[in-house]
Amino acid sequence: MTAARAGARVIRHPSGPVLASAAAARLATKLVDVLAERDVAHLVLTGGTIGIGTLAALAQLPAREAVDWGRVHLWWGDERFVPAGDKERNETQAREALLDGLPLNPEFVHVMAPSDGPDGDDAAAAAERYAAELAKYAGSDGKDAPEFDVLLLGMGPDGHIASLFPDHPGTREVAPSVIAVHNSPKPPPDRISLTFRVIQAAREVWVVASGAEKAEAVARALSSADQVHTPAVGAHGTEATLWLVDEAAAGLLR
Ligand SMILES: O=C(O)[C@H](O)[C@@H](O)[C@H](O)[C@H](O)COP(=O)(O)O
Repeated sequence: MTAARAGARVIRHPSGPVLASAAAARLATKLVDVLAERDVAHLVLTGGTIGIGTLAALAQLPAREAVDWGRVHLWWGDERFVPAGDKERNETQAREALLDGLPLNPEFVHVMAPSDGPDGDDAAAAAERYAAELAKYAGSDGKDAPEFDVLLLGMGPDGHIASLFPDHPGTREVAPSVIAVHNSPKPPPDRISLTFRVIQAAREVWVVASGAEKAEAVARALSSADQVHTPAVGAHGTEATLWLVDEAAAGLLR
């Protein structure tokens, strides 16, 4: 059975800084709402300028204190496969932008292994390790990952999301939940990424895109059906799909 696909809602913002601030406020409110209904929330973070910018904006938002962070599981949609603490790691940037200032439960911060971690430089083994971690927190009904409440994604000018790049092998992977990525066109070359199947099983997928250099990919992602050539086509959730963009990134939309 294919997961239902929620139609995309595009929400435009006047600028990148306003987009980051508004996305942060939206995220804080969403987490409060989820935690009012469920024991825990599952949030997937992304790397990238506006993705990290949203976390930095949340760090400045008094409303962040309305979130019971001890009940929030944090995951990553992708990670650069570099040593622990490397400034290139999405985890490092997220910790510096926001996480180190939050009262998180360390056991609920699920990082993708670094290239000097338990699997050494074996990215495939590190991907399998993350797949096992996802499965550990999956619901009952045979799924292999938790039903994420919000899955954040940035998008590259080429239309990539997470570390799923146009026409790359990872865009055709359907069985695994997590894959190793090599020869990434965006440095560094070695990465770990969730696959489309796991991304698309999230309740809500939020794509945040800022800047004129994203306008062509935004327009293509919202009008194409080919997630192999334009991976952002595959950014959709089962209950909601939000495109949170600034006017520059929305420049080619009607
Ligand atoms: O590890 C990464 O690089 C990100 O997860 C990647 O998917 C990023 O979100 C996009 O490339 C957008 O990045 P920018 O916002 O910096 O263009």
